[in-house]
Amino acid sequence: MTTTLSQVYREKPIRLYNIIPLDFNSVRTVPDSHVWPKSDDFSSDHRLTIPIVDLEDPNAVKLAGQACEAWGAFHVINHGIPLNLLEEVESETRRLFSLPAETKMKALREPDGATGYGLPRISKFFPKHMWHEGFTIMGSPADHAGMLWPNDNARFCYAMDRYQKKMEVVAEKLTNLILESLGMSQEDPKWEVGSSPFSAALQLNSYPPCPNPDRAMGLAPHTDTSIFTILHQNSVSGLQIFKQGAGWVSVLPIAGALVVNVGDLLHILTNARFPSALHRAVLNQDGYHRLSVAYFYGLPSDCRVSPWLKLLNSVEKPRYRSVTVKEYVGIKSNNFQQALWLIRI
Ligand SMILES: C=C1C[C@]23C[C@H]1CC[C@H]2[C@@]12CCC[C@@](C)(C(=O)O1)[C@H]2[C@@H]3C(=O)O
Ligand SMILES: O=C(O)CCC(=O)C(=O)O
Ligand SMILES: [Fe+2]
Repeated sequence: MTTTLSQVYREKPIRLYNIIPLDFNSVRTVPDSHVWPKSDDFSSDHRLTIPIVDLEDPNAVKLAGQACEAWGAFHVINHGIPLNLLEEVESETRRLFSLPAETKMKALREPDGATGYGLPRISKFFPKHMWHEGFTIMGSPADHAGMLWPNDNARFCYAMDRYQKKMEVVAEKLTNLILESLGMSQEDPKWEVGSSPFSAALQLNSYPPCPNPDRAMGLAPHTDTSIFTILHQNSVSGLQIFKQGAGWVSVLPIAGALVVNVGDLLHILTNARFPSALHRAVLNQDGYHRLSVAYFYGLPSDCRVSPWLKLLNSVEKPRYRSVTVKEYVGIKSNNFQQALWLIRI
């Protein structure tokens, strides 16, 4: 029997305390539970930016490959997602997070659940809470949307469904682009899975205006457990990517563009040629409400990943052992950022 990704996450329960977000509308100061140690690295070097890849540019293959290797991230333009769909998903996301706290609590993620409203899963690894609330969708959002809006969830569900379908198309395009940049063909990866080769999740993120943005954390540094992630951010900045040798670099929103970042699975498959992008979200000084929508493009839980042999030359040895996605998610759920290190050879 095959297990779904949401079942895999279900097997890793989280304590309620690490799921319930603060009622951000009711606070005027940052409570101690949300105060992070003073940090001087919240600012970043503004001369550096991640590359922009235009999918209609004949050079896109080469540029995407270079961006993945140097940054593990890039902006993508001419991706084929209509601007009005991005706007609609953003406004439905805003409508969700604008609901009263007690309504959102009706769709709270179960301690052993993967989907619904709550703090990010990684909260349990940090002593302080993040200035963040999220809503996770795997497949249909209908169950949890029905708890939020018993009579009025069609618009939300329709937007999220349509967005996921369109995102899958972009994700397939990007996969082919990336494979080509590595000198591989679409048939090369042997995913060792049955019917559906990919699996995806959608995460709606909200970073409410913060009274003391220097002492709070939007989303703590992490890498994604995906092949890659495709992110839409509203016009408010906050995303930063860590670049080896340069430090934290802001990824300022470009209207209509999407941000693509390499996740752990592609890092393993490329034998570390592509870095899994370490990223975080910081809070803005201007009292703006930041929203983002992340599409995690991953593999089904029974799928095995190990470095693609075709990429290895005679002297290069695989750096990671073979793991199933299920096994890797388990290791990451217990060990967070040590996970890659724990599967190295
Ligand atoms: C398919 C995914 C990817 C998840 C877990 C599951 C659903 C929610 C995703 C996030 C979203 C917020 C950051 C993150 C780090 C988190 O805590 O939850 C992500 C995590 C991962 O990339 O590992
Ligand atoms: O909000 C952002 O810019 C980042 C979101 C993110 O990293 C995630 O959902 O995994
Ligand atoms: Fe992320």
